[in-house]
Amino acid sequence: MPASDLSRAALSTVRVWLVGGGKMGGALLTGWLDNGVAPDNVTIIDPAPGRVPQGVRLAADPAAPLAEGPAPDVLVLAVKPQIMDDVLPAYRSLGDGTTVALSVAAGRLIAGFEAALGAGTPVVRSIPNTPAAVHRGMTVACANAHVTETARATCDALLGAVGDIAWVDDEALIDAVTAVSGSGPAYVFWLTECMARAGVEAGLPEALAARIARATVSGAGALMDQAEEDPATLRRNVTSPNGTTAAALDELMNDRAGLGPLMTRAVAAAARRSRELAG
Ligand SMILES: NC(=O)C1=CN([C@@H]2O[C@H](COP(=O)(O)OP(=O)(O)OC[C@H]3O[C@@H](n4cnc5c(N)ncnc54)[C@H](OP(=O)(O)O)[C@@H]3O)[C@@H](O)[C@H]2O)C=CC1
Ligand SMILES: O=C(O)[C@@H]1CCC=N1
Repeated sequence: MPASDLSRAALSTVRVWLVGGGKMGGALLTGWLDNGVAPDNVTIIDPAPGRVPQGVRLAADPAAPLAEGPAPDVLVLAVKPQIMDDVLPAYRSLGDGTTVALSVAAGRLIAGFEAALGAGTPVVRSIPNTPAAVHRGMTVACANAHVTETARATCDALLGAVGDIAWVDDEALIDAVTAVSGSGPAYVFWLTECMARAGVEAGLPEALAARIARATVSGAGALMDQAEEDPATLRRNVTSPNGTTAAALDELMNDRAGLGPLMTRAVAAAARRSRELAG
């Protein structure tokens, strides 16, 4: 059976509670439903969620689902890190059992979920990104020792339903992951904005500059996705000796003031903020 069929089979019976149906939770939900999760096996718990797909149960708080049951296989925690400590105690009765707590929150440590839900709770800490909304997400996940192989496969199928997934054993890596792939889409959108603005400064009409910057970034992304060559080779393929690209790259690849050291500082700042959000 192909892996995608395996995932669909695994997902068709899984019961999921999604705590926080905002941008990230909503993107994940769309992917799940597209990949075989049954709407009537999903509960969104959110006082004011985004779109609620047909057939999905909605609750403003956990009281009704906890009273009505059944308990979920996976409790997805997709609220802001800053309110996690206020949100978790309500779910304590799901801890120390078979329900897996699957966090997508930046910064929040596995130990914090264990402290709030119970030391024996299976916990997966993950960081997806918003391209999940178009099934092109990149997620990295880390599991505690209570996550069984079956539970891990279920989480793998859920997170893999919206794109690529990698697992790490060392939770400390998740801060840097957050800084690269979790926040990374914003850097690329800002790059696009900067290219458009630079085009205007070089004399282009605003609409044309915005259009060609956006098409160039998305086209380069698609090429990088489909080509066998690595990014450095793709870059060299654009760069004629002593041509226009080389002139620009002299600025962008400057060891002290180029994009390299700037990106290093940006990623370090994001990783630092992730560690601060641990609470
Ligand atoms: N956005 C991104 O690119 C990424 C986000 N993440 C993580 O995903 C999590 C969610 O982020 P994001 O989706 O961007 O944020 P959003 O604000 O879009 O979503 C959070 C949702 O939770 C709701 N909410 C607030 N309080 C509660 C509560 N007590 N119970 C249930 N739901 C509640 C919010 O409602 P209201 O708006 O009314 O407050 C909102 O709908 C964060 O922890 C973030 O670190 C991880 C990777 C990438
Ligand atoms: O900005 C944030 O904190 C979240 C986590 C990664 C992307 N967005």
